[in-house]
Amino acid sequence: MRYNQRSIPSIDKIMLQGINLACVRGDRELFRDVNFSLEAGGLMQVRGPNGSGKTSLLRMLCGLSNPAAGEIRWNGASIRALDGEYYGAMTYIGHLSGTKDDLTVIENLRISSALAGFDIGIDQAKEALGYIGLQGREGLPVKVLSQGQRRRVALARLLVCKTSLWILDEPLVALDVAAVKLIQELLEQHLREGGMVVMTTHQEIDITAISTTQLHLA
Ligand SMILES: Nc1ncnc2c1ncn2[C@@H]1O[C@H](COP(=O)(O)OP(=O)(O)OP(=O)(O)O)[C@@H](O)[C@H]1O
Repeated sequence: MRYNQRSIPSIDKIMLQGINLACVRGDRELFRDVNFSLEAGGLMQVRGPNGSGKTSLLRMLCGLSNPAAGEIRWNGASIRALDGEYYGAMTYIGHLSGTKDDLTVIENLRISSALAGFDIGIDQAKEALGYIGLQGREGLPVKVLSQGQRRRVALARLLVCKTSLWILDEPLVALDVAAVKLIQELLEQHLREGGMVVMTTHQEIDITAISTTQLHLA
């Protein structure tokens, strides 16, 4: 099944680069000299054991924390210098889904999308929620949903936010087989259209992309 609402901007030349990145947490150096580049249509899977720094790296890529050394560049410029231009092109979904328990499913999607700069109407929100398997649940507070359904609410944002770079921390956790397949198809569609994906996962998943990079943290 193909989702048609989105059309991402032309992003022929966009590239994300990590240059000599290092990460220190507390008194421990988690990694150093991490280098990568990701072009349009590229997928980077960040792998490594628990505690190796995958979430820390993703948070750096989102600008939520600074590398202890090195630089993150978007189209050749430091993300620190770009500010809005970079953040407007990126969607981050952390491993804690970031949903608000007391808000309904549809309120969560509309508010999180609006905060990301994409105002969506009720019909568009309902269509996205239906696509992701939450039809009939739109008016429920998120606190009554199962873990997998909460995850789906967070992931629905990918359907309505027209950004080129998706940064996803364990997007498949708690999802059932059907939902994993749906997300796999969504990621492949995004990559086919020239989008980029950086993701962590402990699960084996085969995603077709123009280029795939495996970044292993020890
Ligand atoms: N603010 C902090 N202060 C001290 N240590 C921290 C801080 N944030 C993270 N850490 C530590 O850094 C290490 C890496 O954490 P991180 O969440 O990046 O790992 P991960 O590879 O994503 O792990 P997992 O596979 O379990 O999700 C962990 O040992 C964690 O406890």
